[in-house]
Amino acid sequence: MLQTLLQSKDFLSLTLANPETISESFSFELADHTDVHVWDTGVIVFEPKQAGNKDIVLSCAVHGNETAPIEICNQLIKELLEQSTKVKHRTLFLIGNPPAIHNGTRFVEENMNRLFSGNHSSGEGLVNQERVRAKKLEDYVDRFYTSVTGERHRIHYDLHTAIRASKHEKFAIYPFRHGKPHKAEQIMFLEACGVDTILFHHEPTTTFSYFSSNGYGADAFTVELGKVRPFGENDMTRFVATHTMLTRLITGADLELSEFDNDKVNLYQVCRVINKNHDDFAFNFANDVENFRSFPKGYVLATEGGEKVKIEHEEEAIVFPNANIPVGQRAVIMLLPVAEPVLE
Ligand SMILES: O=C(O)CCC(=O)N[C@@H](CCC(=O)O)C(=O)O
Ligand SMILES: [Zn+2]
Repeated sequence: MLQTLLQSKDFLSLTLANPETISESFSFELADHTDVHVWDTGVIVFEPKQAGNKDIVLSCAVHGNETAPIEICNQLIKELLEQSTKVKHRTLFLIGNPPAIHNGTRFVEENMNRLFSGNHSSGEGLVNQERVRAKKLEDYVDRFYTSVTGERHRIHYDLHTAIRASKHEKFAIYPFRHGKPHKAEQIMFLEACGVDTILFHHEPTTTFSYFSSNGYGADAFTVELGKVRPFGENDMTRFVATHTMLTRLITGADLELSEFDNDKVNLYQVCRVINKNHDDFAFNFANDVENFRSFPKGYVLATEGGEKVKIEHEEEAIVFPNANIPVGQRAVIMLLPVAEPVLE
């Protein structure tokens, strides 16, 4: 029954028709070359019978209103189901938060990207659907990565769009590596996707990409593909390079990557994360200020609890400023440019 819904090759429709879960998982074959498994709502695995060495996770809709990544993933899935493309590498697609997609909101009860690495079960435990789903997504990633043995190259691109416009339209967050080197090849793959700006995180986080990076040694990134827009308002021509490179990746085509070139990318190091500690936290700049705007030393960036939060370095750039969050959560990430990166 569920499988017949996939005859239209529209996995997003199947997912949105069953936002909480599906009655049972199911599997089928694409000709004689690929096994397909639907493990849950929004969870589909393509497994080539002659698989290459990569295990690739592509996730979207960890934030429900970030529609462009959902459209990109659904298109990639459709092309695979129609057999106009064929995976060479095992590939898991995850549509993170279907109820929030229905709602047209970032989340229903709690920001899912603050719940990974077990944070879903901290405090009051699995009390809402985002917590339950975050735990299930962790379990699916674990099952996907650990069900094959041997020398595997694990990859996870968690696709998002940002609330604000950005000086660098497409950028990626490289989760904290605990001293392991950052990889030039990954940066150049992202550059070929049109993602020309990388932020090196300086500490562990509760994001999905950090979960795969830290727990499974995956080359994992949070990838921001532009500004958030509702369905029907995305200019899909802006994602052609991303779609092309992800297709090449999963189908095992030549990636045709250039050598690392510092002039082609903008690299930033996270120097600190400013959390909201009081209800009256307020930024001292307009709502339409873009991500990556920099401010000079001494500038009063924000105020809260009668205190001023000032810029500490000669120049610091901002990303993801958001005062409309619960006390205790991240209000903004502060960045310093990296002139000479140390890469592997
Ligand atoms: O635009 C914003 O303010 C937020 C965009 C967003 O959802 N960003 C991710 C970044 C995750 C990471 O740091 O790897 C998030 O806040 O969850
Ligand atoms: Zn997001």
